[in-house]
Amino acid sequence: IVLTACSPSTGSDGASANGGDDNPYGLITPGQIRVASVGDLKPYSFTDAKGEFTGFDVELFTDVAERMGYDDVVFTGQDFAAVLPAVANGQFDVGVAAIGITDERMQTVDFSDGYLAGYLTVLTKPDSGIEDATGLVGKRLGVVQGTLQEAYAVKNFPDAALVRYPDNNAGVAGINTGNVDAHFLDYESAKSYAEQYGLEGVIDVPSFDAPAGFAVAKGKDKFTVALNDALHAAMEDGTWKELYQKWFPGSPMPDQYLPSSEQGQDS
Ligand SMILES: NC(=O)CC[C@H](NC[C@@]1(O)OC[C@@H](O)[C@@H](O)[C@@H]1O)C(=O)O
Repeated sequence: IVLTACSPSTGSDGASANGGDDNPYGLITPGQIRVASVGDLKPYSFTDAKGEFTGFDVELFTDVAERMGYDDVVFTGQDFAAVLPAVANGQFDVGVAAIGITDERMQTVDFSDGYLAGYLTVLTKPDSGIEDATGLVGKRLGVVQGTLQEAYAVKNFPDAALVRYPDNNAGVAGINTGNVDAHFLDYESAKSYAEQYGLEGVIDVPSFDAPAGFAVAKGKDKFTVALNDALHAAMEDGTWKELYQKWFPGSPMPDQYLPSSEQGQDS
């Protein structure tokens, strides 16, 4: 289907949304970038008290979009498992939600270059007795459907009873209400929920082989290339570093995303 949108800049004749000159990236609505995200992954991507989307991934993407000439960026929250299908079927132009790049996911969508590499963390109550993988035997472990945590737990925590939740709010509520003994999510979110609810992260699994990337529907190569150019510009001029230090203060900082002049030093 060729979507024909009439955008103000081209008057009534509009332009085909699959790459006409006023819509070079084939956006759903010329001049606007529609982003599929999640609302409960603080501090990567979440809605604040005013219901506005914010966080590291949100501010980095917004900066990247601005560098491409787009300041009309609309974020919509949904369950994580819905993000990649919605991007693949053209409901959104891009997915931004700490989405780890994997070969399996690349069957469904394309990705920008990676922009964040970190850990998956098991969050639990301080007195749960869970200290490592053996502590999960016979325990109920929450995971968000469709995440790397789900895939990792199926493979590596075979003796844990997995409880699949639509989102992290449900998983963390599960710990607090006793429905699960622990919940498995991204490191910085675990830290945020731990502070909020007096919980603690007890197992950190490195996920450096699946850095987060922006997810784009297959075949949108011009868009993906433009995203990468803007992303690398944001890394090279120190914007990435500034946002990392703002949203992940105190966390070890991978150096592959720093300005090239600062690479290779201990950071
Ligand atoms: N929105 C979510 O809940 C994402 C959960 C999970 N994130 C993993 C990840 O992309 O998080 C950011 C970085 O730490 C990456 O190294 C990691 O693979 C995933 O991609 O499945």
